Amino acid sequence: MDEALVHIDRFRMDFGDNTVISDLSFDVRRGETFGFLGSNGSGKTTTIRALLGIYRPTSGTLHINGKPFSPENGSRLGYLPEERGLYKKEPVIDIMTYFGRLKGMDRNAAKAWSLSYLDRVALGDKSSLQLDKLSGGQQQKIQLGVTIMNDPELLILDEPTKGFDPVNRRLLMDIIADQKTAGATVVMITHQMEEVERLCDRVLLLKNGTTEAYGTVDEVQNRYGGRIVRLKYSGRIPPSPAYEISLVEQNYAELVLTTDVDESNILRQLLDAGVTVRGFEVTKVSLDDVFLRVYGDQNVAYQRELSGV
Ligand SMILES: Nc1ncnc2c1ncn2[C@@H]1O[C@H](COP(=O)(O)OP(=O)(O)OP(=O)(O)O)[C@@H](O)[C@H]1O
Repeated sequence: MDEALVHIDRFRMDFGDNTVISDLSFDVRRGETFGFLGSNGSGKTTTIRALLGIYRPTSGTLHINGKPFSPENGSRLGYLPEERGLYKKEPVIDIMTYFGRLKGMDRNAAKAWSLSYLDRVALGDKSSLQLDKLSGGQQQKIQLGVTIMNDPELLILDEPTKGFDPVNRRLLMDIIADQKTAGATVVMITHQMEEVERLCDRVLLLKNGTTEAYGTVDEVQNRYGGRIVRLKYSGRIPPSPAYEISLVEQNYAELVLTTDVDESNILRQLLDAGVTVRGFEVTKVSLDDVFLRVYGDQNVAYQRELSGV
């Protein structure tokens, strides 16, 4: 059985002379939560729009369930687009019930589901208010609710927690995790790496129109160095084959260790070079670190130049 629910092969997307995606291939497996990551403007939303038939690809194959997406075969799709927007002048419960009906639920089931969702997201007292009387974050909760109604088989979420405070972000992540537990395949675009670490099974990092890294979160972390030294120091850090300097500020630096190096040797090397070490902590590389390494090259080069490393 083909376990890929989403299959993208040699996708290219040009807008006039501007090639946004040059060559992109990946699969999203049934039941997994997939993080589709990249810096601003790298082409994530464009890829999703091409997958959903909103944009016509310049070339390549973009399939859901073995065929190009069309609304007729996509009733079990839940898509939270980057640009939010629902009918703002209607009461919340009417909007939600309406969408439930569109997704094939009967009116009573749609209404009951909506009321229980509103309770869960602490909006139980807002059900009869007009949507535009809710705050921006509250409106986003309604839009996520509408997206996950009727248990979609495939959920595509474009920055689902954008603009949420930490408590509500946690709540939304719990809701997404529940969808995953219920069997949904989830594709998530996010800039929040702690969300990726918590929710995603596999990730793809998009850079310069193609794949920079693709695999499980662990595989990607290991590819960019499994361990990192967070160093509080003064002096000049010597270059060494035992590490790569990924970040350097006034009195703080991060050194990504070559995989099998003994960290006590690094400390010795620094001390021998006359570096004053005030803090030396070895941790596993976080996805945030990976993201900074992949997309922060210009900034790092600039910082290095500043501190003469
Ligand atoms: N319809 C369009 N016409 C011309 N250019 C477009 C169009 N849609 C997207 N682009 C360009 O494609 C590039 C990628 O945009 P996209 O929205 O896919 O990025 P993204 O990775 O989702 O970014 P972000 O993280 O900032 O949301 C941008 O340079 C954008 O200007």
